[in-house]
Amino acid sequence: MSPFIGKKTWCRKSMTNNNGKKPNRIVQLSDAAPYVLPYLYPAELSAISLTCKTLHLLAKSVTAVRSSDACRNSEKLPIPFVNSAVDNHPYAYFIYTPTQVLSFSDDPPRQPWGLYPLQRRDLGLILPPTLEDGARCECERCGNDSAGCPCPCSRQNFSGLRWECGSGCICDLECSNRVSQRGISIRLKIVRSPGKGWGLHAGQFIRSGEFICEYAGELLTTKEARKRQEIYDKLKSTNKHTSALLVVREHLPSGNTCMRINIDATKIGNIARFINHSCDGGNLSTVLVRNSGALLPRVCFFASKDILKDQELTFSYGDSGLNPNGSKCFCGTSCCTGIMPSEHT
Ligand SMILES: C[S@@+](CC[C@H](N)C(=O)[O-])C[C@H]1O[C@@H](n2cnc3c(N)ncnc32)[C@H](O)[C@@H]1O
Repeated sequence: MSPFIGKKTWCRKSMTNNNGKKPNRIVQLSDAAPYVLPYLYPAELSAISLTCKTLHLLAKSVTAVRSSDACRNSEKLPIPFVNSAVDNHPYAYFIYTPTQVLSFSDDPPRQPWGLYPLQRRDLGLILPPTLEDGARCECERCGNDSAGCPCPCSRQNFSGLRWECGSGCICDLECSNRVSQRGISIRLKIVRSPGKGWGLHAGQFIRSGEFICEYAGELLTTKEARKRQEIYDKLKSTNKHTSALLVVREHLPSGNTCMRINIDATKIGNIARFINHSCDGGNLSTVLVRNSGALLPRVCFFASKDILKDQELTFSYGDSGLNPNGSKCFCGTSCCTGIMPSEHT
C-alpha cells in the first residue's frame, strides 16, 4: 500500500526498517507532529504546511504558540509578538537562552518551540546552576550578620557597574542582592513597526531603576566578533537580515585598560535582542553586573526613567557621527540624527 495521508489523518510509514521489511505500524499525524514540528525552522514549517490540510492546521498552531511567547515558557511571564498588520511576520525565529552562553563554532542545535509548553530544561542549552534551597546570605545587604559572606557588596553603586551576590555566597536567589538573577518579571511585548522591524515594548508601567532583562547571547572573543560583524554587514546590504551583536567595554580601575565583552544574540539570545536604538539615549541603561564567584560580568538593562505601558524600550547603540554610511534611523526622537550608529566592532 502506498503511503496515505488522507481525511482521517493516518499515514503508513513508507521507510523500511533494518531488515529491509516495511514496518506495519500506522502513525497518526496528530500524535507524531508534536515531536517533530516544534523542531522545524520557519521555512521548513511553512513548506510542510503546504503538504496537507492536517499539517497545515498543526503548523498553524505551532506558529500561534511561537507568537504567543518568545521565551518558550521559560520566564515568569509570556512575552508575545504583536504585529498589527505591519506585514506578514508572525514572530522572529532565534534560539532562546535566559543568560549568556559560550559561543557555538557551528550552527547551534535545534531547539523545540511550539505546540506544547516547554520547561526550562527542555530548551537544550546550558542553564546557570540554581543554588541549594535554604541557604541564606549573611552579608549586611541581606539584612543579617555581616560575617561569612565573601561577596563584594560594599563596592556597590559604581556607575555602570553593579555587584551582586553569586555562587561565591551562601544566599539563595531570593537574596535582595540578586535582582538580575531571577529572570524577567515585568510584562513586556515585542511589537512590529515599519522601518525598525521588531521592538521591545512595555506591557505595564515600569518604575525608574527596575531591572528589565539581561542581554543574553553567545559570548565571543573579539576576533570572532569582528569576523561575524563582517558577515552581518554583508548580509545587511540585502536588507533581509538584522543582527544583534553588542560590544560593551569595561574600563578597569587602573584607567589604562579596558575589557571588551562581545555578546551576539543574533542566533541565540533572549528578548533583549529586540531592543532598538534611540538617538536621545532612550529609557534604558546598560549595566555590567558582576556576580560574586563569576569570572565574567553580565550585561543587564535597567529602566533609566519611568516607562509608561506600551512605550518602546530603547537605548543608545553609540555615536552615529562615527558612521556616515550607516543605515537610516527611525527612532523618531527630536534629536534623531537620521543615521544609525556605527556597528564597527
Ligand atoms: C538588535 S536588533 C533590534 C531588533 C530588530 N529591530 C529586529 O527586528 O530584530 C538591531 C537592528 O534593529 C534595527 N534598528 C534598531 N534601531 C533602529 C532604529 N532606531 N531605526 C531603524 N532601525 C533600527 C536595525 O536594523 C538594527 O541593525
